[in-house]
Amino acid sequence: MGTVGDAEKKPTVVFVLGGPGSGKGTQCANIVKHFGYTHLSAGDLLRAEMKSGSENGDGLYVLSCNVLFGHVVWCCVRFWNFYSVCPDLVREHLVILLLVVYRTMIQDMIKEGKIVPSEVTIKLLQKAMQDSGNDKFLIDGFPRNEENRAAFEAVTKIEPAFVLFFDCSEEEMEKRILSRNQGREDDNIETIRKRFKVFLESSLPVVKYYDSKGKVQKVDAAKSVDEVFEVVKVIFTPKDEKVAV
Ligand SMILES: Nc1ncnc2c1ncn2[C@@H]1O[C@H](COP(=O)(O)OP(=O)(O)O)[C@@H](O)[C@H]1O
Ligand SMILES: Nc1ccn([C@@H]2O[C@H](COP(=O)(O)OP(=O)(O)O)[C@@H](O)[C@H]2O)c(=O)n1
Ligand SMILES: [Mg+2]
Repeated sequence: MGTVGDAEKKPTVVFVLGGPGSGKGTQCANIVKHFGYTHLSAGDLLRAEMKSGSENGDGLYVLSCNVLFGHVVWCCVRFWNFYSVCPDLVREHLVILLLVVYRTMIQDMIKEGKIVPSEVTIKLLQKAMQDSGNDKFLIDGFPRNEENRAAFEAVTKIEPAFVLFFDCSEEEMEKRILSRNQGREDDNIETIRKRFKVFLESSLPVVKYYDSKGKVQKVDAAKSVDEVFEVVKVIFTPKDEKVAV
């Protein structure tokens, strides 16, 4: 594939949206098996980043534009006195401190059901797209707000082919999340309520935006996994391969 954000050959991107627990990840796994897409879950990428930290330190610059900046400056000033004595040690400690702060920021935001700044998520998505070697992507759980949407478009210049939207009641989503059993820190009733609120207030407007452009494929996600996939399959099957009924 061309470099992400390249003008030459744009990859095919399908945004997979829906409330927490609507079945995005489950259906993406099925789509991958049948249609050769690479599945990129924004939430999974953030959780991996939170656990491992940034290998190349790319995420560090993000700190300068968020509320943690003050904390970093404070730490720099404290270290300054030692710098003249032992500059390498101080520099190493600062890098470790910044990585810890960066990881903690992601962890705290996920625990609170908040949306992580776009710079972080988009960098992770771009890297995963480049590393995949594929040119067809299911981007699951992104964009989750207007900031995500506008920043992705501005940075990558990629417009989604369409948006797959899983429509499901809160009651059903809550039931599913509470029995998901993946040990996620945000799968508890308190955070679930916050995530539902964020979904209604910030994510649904993104779905509406794409709907106004005629790009949304809405699926009733309250049915069984197999029934939902039957509908999804039709959406992904190229028009010329669909059998006329
Ligand atoms: N159609 C469905 N009916 C019942 N349970 C489902 C269905 N789709 C997914 N699940 C289950 O619900 C939970 C949430 O699904 P998941 O794919 O992780 O949703 P999301 O990624 O949208 O949060 C998982 O435990 C999954 O096995
Ligand atoms: N675009 C995104 C996607 C997820 N996230 C964070 O990651 C959390 C989990 O996202 P997820 O997509 O794995 O959750 P589900 O909808 O799959 O349950 C969200 O509640 C946000 O805190 C984010 O900040 N920005
Ligand atoms: Mg998911």
